Amino acid sequence: MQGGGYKAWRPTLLDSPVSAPASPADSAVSITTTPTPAAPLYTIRQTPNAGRAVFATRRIAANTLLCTASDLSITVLLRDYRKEVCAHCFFYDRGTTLPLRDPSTNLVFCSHLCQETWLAQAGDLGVQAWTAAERLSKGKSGEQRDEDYDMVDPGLPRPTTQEIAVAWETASSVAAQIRLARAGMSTKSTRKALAAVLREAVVPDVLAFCVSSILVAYQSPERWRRILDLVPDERPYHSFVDLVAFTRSYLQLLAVLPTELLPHATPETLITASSRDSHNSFGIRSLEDEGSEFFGYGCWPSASFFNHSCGPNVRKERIGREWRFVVDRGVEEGEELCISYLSGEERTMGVVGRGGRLRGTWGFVCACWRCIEGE
Ligand SMILES: C[S@@+](CC[C@H](N)C(=O)[O-])C[C@H]1O[C@@H](n2cnc3c(N)ncnc32)[C@H](O)[C@@H]1O
Repeated sequence: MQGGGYKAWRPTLLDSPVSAPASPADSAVSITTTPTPAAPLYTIRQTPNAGRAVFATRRIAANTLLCTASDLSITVLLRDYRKEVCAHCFFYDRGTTLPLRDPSTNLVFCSHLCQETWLAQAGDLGVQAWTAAERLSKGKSGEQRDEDYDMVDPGLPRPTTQEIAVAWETASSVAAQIRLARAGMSTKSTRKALAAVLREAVVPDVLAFCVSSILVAYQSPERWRRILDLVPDERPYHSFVDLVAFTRSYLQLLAVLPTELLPHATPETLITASSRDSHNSFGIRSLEDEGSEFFGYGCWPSASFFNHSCGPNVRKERIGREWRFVVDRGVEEGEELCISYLSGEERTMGVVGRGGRLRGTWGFVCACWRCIEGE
């Protein structure tokens, strides 16, 4: 399945396929060797024209494991794959429905271990939040989807920062009514506001992004701080339809989330999450068929400091819920350590094609050695 709709055309870091876990159970085993960004083999420094980047602090032999990123924070498993992909380790078995389904969240798991780990990490409040989102997406008359959202043309202009500010400001007055209703101050107008947002169509993948962001902000101030540290994209919404899907999801969640989460369900949380997710998240793809299935995406802040190079010296492998970064060829002390954002296509594309792709999709002029040399 080629997963239509949200994110099918959204740029993520590291979209390419990766090595398969030996078994679902293997992929659920958590490896706890995540280095801090200042681990001994590398350091993070400012560059003149490509922001921060990762540099080798010593000579490193080919095939050395540089680091493992296990700090998955905001994540979305696309609704189209929810019956086929393990919500914890992202195991996928060529489209077969996985055996263990959690009845309230409707998520599936490949093993009891994955299910228990997911439930423990989500906590009671997390489960309540995902259950509320699932009810919204499912609706009274079956699947509630905004078909217009799925059909949107990815080439549409992006909203400007001012247009983004206006859209969120407009949502805020409705939000105030809904918050009053949730606080027990029920009047005709607060009840009307709440009922109206619940009648609107749902964009399940945007809703999931918002739930995940609110939960990270609420449950893990340290992870949230690391998200804040990522380079922001001031115009993260792909179109007006996308922007409206976010403001509407915000209002819908205000109407249904557990009240403990409402202080974190704010425009500030959601704008921050979108601005950091854009250009910093990693695509989560199938491990076979050259990664043809795009299940979703996630943000691993510790892995977001690698810049792109059209001649990368680091490769990555997804093992379940983690990314491993391996030095592809021997590098010298002081050399920049880069991955490819082009899923290997840089090998066959010329300098003009690569430059156009990186500018168009990522919005930067590539400062890698190959582009500078015009190779
Ligand atoms: C995932 S972040 C990489 C870390 C980032 N440089 C930082 O300061 O946090 C991706 C962003 O880094 C910059 N970047 C990455 N590779 C680049 C390159 N080859 N040339 C210029 N800018 C690059 C772009 O701004 C891109 O949107």
